[in-house]
Amino acid sequence: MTNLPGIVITGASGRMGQMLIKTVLESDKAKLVGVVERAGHDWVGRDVGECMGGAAVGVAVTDDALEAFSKAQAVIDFTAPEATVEFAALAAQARAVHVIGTTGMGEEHLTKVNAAARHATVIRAGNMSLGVNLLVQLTKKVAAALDEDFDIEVIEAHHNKKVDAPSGTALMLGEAAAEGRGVNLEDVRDSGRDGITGARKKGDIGFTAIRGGDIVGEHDVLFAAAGERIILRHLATDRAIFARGALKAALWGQGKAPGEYDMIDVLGL
Ligand SMILES: NC(=O)C1=CN([C@@H]2O[C@H](COP(=O)(O)OP(=O)(O)OC[C@H]3O[C@@H](n4cnc5c(N)ncnc54)[C@H](OP(=O)(O)O)[C@@H]3O)[C@@H](O)[C@H]2O)C=CC1
Ligand SMILES: O=C(O)C1=N[C@H](C(=O)O)C[C@H](O)C1
Repeated sequence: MTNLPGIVITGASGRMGQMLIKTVLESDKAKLVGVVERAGHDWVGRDVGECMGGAAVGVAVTDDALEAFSKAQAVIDFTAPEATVEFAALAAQARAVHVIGTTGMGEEHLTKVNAAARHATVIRAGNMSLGVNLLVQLTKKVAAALDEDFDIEVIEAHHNKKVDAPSGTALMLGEAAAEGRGVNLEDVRDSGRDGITGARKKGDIGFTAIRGGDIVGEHDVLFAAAGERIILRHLATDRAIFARGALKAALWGQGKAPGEYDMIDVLGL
């Protein structure tokens, strides 16, 4: 039991934070050695099991990330971009594998994560589920097989608390479609149409984001041509799929050379 890799979860009180804590506590392949919340949060100093409404699990919530990371083999981090860049530096300092699920990262954040990955093993993906990563590969294949007579649109739907759009998954799918087609996504990306937009530009990859209720995460990649349509779809109905993928990544990362990896590497797809 004591030789199992120790895991720290950041953003403990969040939707994913709580799902990750539950997943690690239930696992027989890893043990929970720390949970982090930001300073001033009312969970800090309390047992995380009790904070989540259950029995005590013997792990107190801390706001000292570096101290927690230094006792761990991996940090699983689904928080926000500003927090993730700080955690990336601290995880590298503590020599812990950093699994990043946070989305909405801009160039300024990615540069800092890349810097941390020069000294540490970082595994980052906008979606940690097996199904979506398979869909990424299928999207690349379908896009490579079709020409620009097929318009590509990525349509995503999420709960009404989500703060970033398009979703990290939609961007992964858009990148895959662009790669399959042999173009750069930023040259053909068309997000957030509104008003007199003019006709659709041939070769563009469009993005539409729906927000409502408690939708966990739904993604369609539409290939639409005259007379026919192909739709590749993934529906997430339980956040446990992301947590299981993240834990798999944390275990896979043990002993890997420093660098930045993704779930395609972890799953061998
Ligand atoms: N890659 C994947 O498979 C998936 C990725 N995600 C992504 O994970 C992230 C979290 O999602 P979700 O759990 O729904 O979000 P929540 O808002 O429920 O949780 C976010 C957590 O991060 C903490 N946090 C936010 N900002 C900071 C900060 N600056 N410093 C310290 N802690 C901070 C929050 O603390 P506080 O409450 O105090 O603000 C909270 O505990 C999002 O980016 C989402 O897109 C989600 C699902 C799957
Ligand atoms: O914020 C979420 O909830 C989710 N975020 C990820 C994304 O941005 O794609 C993954 C999943 O769809 C849920």
